[in-house]
Amino acid sequence: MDSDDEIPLLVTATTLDPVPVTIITGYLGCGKTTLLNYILTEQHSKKIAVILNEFGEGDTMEKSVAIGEKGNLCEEWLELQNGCLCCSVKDNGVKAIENLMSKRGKFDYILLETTGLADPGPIAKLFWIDTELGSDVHLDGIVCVIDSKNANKYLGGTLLDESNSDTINPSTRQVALADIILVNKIDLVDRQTLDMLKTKIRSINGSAEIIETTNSKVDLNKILDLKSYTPSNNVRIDEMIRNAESSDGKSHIHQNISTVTLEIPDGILRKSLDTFVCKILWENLLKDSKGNLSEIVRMKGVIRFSDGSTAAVQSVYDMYEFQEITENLCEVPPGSRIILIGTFLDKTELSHLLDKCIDLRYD
Ligand SMILES: Nc1nc2c(ncn2[C@@H]2O[C@H](COP(=O)(O)OP(=O)(O)OP(=O)(O)O)[C@@H](O)[C@H]2O)c(=O)[nH]1
Repeated sequence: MDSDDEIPLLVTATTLDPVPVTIITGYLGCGKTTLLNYILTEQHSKKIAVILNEFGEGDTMEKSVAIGEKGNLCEEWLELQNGCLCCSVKDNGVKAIENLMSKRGKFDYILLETTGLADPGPIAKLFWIDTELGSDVHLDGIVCVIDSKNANKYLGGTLLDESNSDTINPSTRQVALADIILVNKIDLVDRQTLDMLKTKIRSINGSAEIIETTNSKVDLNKILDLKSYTPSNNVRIDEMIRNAESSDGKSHIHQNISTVTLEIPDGILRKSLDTFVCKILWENLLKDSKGNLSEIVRMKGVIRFSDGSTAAVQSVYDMYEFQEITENLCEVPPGSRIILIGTFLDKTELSHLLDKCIDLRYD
């Protein structure tokens, strides 16, 4: 049957605003599918398309599901020729979305569930800024689900990568990149275990909001329409800064992945900050005091520049962006700061580098 015939009820006029994409990530068996099902069942005002990234026997399929306001569920399969979304993200990811976009008007929100071992970073970059996709879609946020019964075994540990202790394992990357973290399966652990796990999570990602769940049940307003990559979302900026301040520099796990907040002098020149950001993201020169090479996984911040403008700065790995903040400026917390999540972050070294860039000792 023609897939267009399958979902006629969903063909209603929708805005051509960019479609938000929420990435749902988390280690194997943590409750991602449970969360998807919960969203699709509980949420009735949006028409949601779902992309599942599933490993099969030698091939991978992207499954797109559209759901209507009245709970009419229809499915279609978008077959991909080779590889999984995270491995050949550019070709397959773009193709999956282009396929979806040809059906625009039938959905107004996209949920993308990654496999348990996927690094959500490349996928996030694809959705965040992609010229081929134009303004059709925009990244709304990354939600990471954690299995509170088992997470301590792999989170921050080397279980998955014994050969290279400097590499962050996939589950830790997923936590580091998340905007919201659902600590799921709390029915299976006691309060002490839960609190220890939350401390560990907070030490990796100081800025994300952490929410405890059972069967991935969560207030959907907490995970959809986050606008995490939109500078005008000042409430989230405020929350993010407060969370980060409470966990600054605390890292309890051996890879030394942590969150560091750097205060930036108000009125910094754009050029100075740009130089600093390029140095830490692109030049691979940043080290901690013991000589370990730092890796910045995620950066977020608000900067007040010398010309009186204010901008939100964000990065996912090496991709970064400054976005002017023009609205509700009074709600943006005073001062300028950036929050860095990564490995071997040394606040003193970072401050020295920033000072050099401010003194224009670097061009
Ligand atoms: N006890 C308990 N079980 C849960 C909870 N959430 C999910 N489960 C169960 O955990 C199992 C795995 O859940 P899924 O939602 O399939 O997990 P997933 O992350 O999609 O798994 P993969 O696709 O294998 O990575 C299922 O049997 C769920 O019913 C919870 O909060 N408590």
